[in-house]
Amino acid sequence: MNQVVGLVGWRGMVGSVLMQRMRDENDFSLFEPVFFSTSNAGGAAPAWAEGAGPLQDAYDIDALKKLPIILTAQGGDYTSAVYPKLRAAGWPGVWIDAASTLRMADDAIIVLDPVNRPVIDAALERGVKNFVGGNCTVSCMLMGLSGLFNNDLIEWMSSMTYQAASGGGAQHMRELLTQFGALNAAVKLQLDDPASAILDIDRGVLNMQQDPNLPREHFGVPLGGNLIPWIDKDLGNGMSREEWKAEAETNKILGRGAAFGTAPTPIDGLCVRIGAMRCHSQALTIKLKRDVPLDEISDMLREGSEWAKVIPNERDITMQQLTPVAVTGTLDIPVGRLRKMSMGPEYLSAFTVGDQLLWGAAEPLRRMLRITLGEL
Ligand SMILES: NC(=O)C1=CN([C@@H]2O[C@H](COP(=O)(O)OP(=O)(O)OC[C@H]3O[C@@H](n4cnc5c(N)ncnc54)[C@H](OP(=O)(O)O)[C@@H]3O)[C@@H](O)[C@H]2O)C=CC1
Ligand SMILES: N[C@@H](CC(=O)OP(=O)(O)O)C(=O)O
Repeated sequence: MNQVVGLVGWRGMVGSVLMQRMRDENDFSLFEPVFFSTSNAGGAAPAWAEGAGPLQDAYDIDALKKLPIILTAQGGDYTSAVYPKLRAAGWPGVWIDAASTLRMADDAIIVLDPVNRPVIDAALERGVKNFVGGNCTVSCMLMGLSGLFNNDLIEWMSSMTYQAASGGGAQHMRELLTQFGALNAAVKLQLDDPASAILDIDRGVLNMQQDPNLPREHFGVPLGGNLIPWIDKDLGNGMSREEWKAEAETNKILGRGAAFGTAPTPIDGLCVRIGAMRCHSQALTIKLKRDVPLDEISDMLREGSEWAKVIPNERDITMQQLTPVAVTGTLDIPVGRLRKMSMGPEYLSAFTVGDQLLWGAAEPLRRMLRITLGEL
């Protein structure tokens, strides 16, 4: 008989992408789902989930306690509210989570199995029960660059990110599009008139961006035609929390750093929100431990994971294939703009793009569920 798995957060943005991937991969044939809700207990399970009972209350510890595996994409507040109570009630099950709340806990593993399957397997062997998806930017970067990490080639790395609106959630994506629409409407007449002056159009756009009535409730400032060089909390030391995750999570995923008795790989940079929809991009400056020819670097990247795609460092193919528009909805992680920098042959530049709702959120959880079920 199939195991029973509790699903929480299945109708949110990350949850919806996860459900679609699980359906595409026929994962529901492997377990009996029980769907939970924080807002609609007793309501109907999703129409596509044939035979599933009514929605259970996601705050009902007794109901959750009956399940051997719970997978949640509900968010950090939910994890903080429910997880400690569940463990305090003696629940011995496996907790698979998209939220960052438990990521750095000693008894949690950050999961990205194409990159850290040995870390996951060793944890399962030790009886670890908490498996958490990594930060989207970190996971997408590692899926592209794992070949270089596997070959222990990276001395340090600086990552400058270009992060999509979806990282903030569905409402942020809607707000970005509303802003684009308002900006277009503000100058539509001039745009339609080929004789109009571009500086008038530019001024019209700026006036709308600076108009306090432009919707900005979610981002706090306009993102349409703008960028925001700060993501997540202010740590008070000049660093944003998103920037802090790069080194902390990468090293934990790879099983490196003080907790593992080894030196961490230094990774630092700036995280910037841009007006893309759901792909995060990153420009990387990598200090290699030794001078390795570019063709060998390309081979290592290709061998690193079946999803890493090396894009030749040429204009046309870069414009076609190394963009959020090209990557959205796919599991591909293209890595391009590979060249040695003027600082010396050990300095490598790279640019990578990943769908932050797939490898950045849903896919590592889906695969961890399969691993837990003994099916991957
Ligand atoms: N957004 C991202 O890029 C990433 C997010 N994460 C993590 O995943 C968590 C969930 O993120 P995300 O999916 O963006 O959050 P959403 O806001 O899209 O969904 C979260 C929950 O909101 C409830 N909800 C209320 N109204 C609606 C509605 N109209 N449509 C759908 N759901 C609704 C649902 O709970 P219910 O059914 O119980 O009412 C849903 O599960 C985040 O908090 C974060 O911890 C991790 C990596 C990346
Ligand atoms: N902070 C990410 C999205 C996210 O949810 O990250 P995390 O899972 O690390 O909180 C972004 O805004 O793009």
